[in-house]
Amino acid sequence: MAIAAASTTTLPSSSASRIPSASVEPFSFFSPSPASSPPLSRLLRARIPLRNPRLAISAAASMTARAPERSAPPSSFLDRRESGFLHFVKYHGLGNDFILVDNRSSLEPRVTTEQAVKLCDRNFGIGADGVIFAMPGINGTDYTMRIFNSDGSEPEMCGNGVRCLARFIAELENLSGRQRFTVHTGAGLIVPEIQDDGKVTVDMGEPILKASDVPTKLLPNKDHSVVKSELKVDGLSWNVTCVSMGNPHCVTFGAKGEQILQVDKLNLAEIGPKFEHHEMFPARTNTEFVQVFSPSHLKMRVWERGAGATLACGTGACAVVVAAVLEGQAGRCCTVDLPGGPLEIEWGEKDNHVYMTGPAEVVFYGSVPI
Ligand SMILES: N[C@@H](CCC[C@H](N)C(=O)O)C(=O)O
Repeated sequence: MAIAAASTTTLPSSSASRIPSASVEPFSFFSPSPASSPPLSRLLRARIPLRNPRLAISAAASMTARAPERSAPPSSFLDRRESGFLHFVKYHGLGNDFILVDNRSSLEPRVTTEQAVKLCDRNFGIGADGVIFAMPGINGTDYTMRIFNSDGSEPEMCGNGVRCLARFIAELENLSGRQRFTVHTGAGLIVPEIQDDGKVTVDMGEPILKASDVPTKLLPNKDHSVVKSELKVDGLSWNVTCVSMGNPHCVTFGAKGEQILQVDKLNLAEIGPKFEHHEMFPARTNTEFVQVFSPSHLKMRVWERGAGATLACGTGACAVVVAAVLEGQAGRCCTVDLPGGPLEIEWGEKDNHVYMTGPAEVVFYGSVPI
């Protein structure tokens, strides 16, 4: 699959001089600063002509690019409807990155699972941990979210993804300020709320602890759930707690008889797949390796089902706090450090819901022939 168009993002004004007006390479990525992201309509006003007419990079409002008089820019990038192209926005939540697709006109994903695998490829595609579709709501909800992992499998939920979805919807609908949406997902009703500072707090619903529902074949040892049970992987006996946030998670604070887990020292690429494909997890599993700094401060690394090592996992951070409470390792309110940055997680005592707060940012806007 050839990538046809590149990015539209916010450039700090100091960066503008580094970009020649007529020879911009595709995939020149610039991270917009959260505070300065202008609305999409403004992003499209300055366009830079490229040698390859199929490539189009749109510069940000803060950049003084010379716009060719003859090519009138579309009013909004996301209003573009050329057939044969998929217009997308790439977002990330703490480095867990996604291709967001406006699928509001249909409940049928505009991209097949095979195409999603190609789009997510970091060498031959756009590069992402998954493709997310913003779809019409069902069961009385405002929207439906579906997601394909980078391996083409379809998970029930994605925590970082739903924060990105909320920001994407706000852009699509031209909404600003505090916004709350009800979102139907494979994990049921999820409610993200955009805060005044742009971060998104998500009501992730109740964790599922019943072993057969996680699902895990490990024998329940506490109220039908699996808490600090032994799992043999790679010659070690790992203590694991199994939690579903709609999608399955296996959380470990270390192996029996071993020293306290130093998560930075783990060879994730080697050990991660052995958990993911372990026979005790019939639907495969996401796995979180956790280090406890204090009862309110944890550090984790994750091996995701269908995506491998990622820089962050929202559902994983929620599962970690639930597991930490069940194991007596931490309290209900924690900062969870992930390789891409921190998430604030609270497991509500009264309503049993898990709340996650974190950022979601635009990386770039683009189009691919599809
Ligand atoms: N990164 C996501 C989780 C995405 C789904 C996961 N790979 C699965 O297959 O369950 C998150 O932020 O929650």
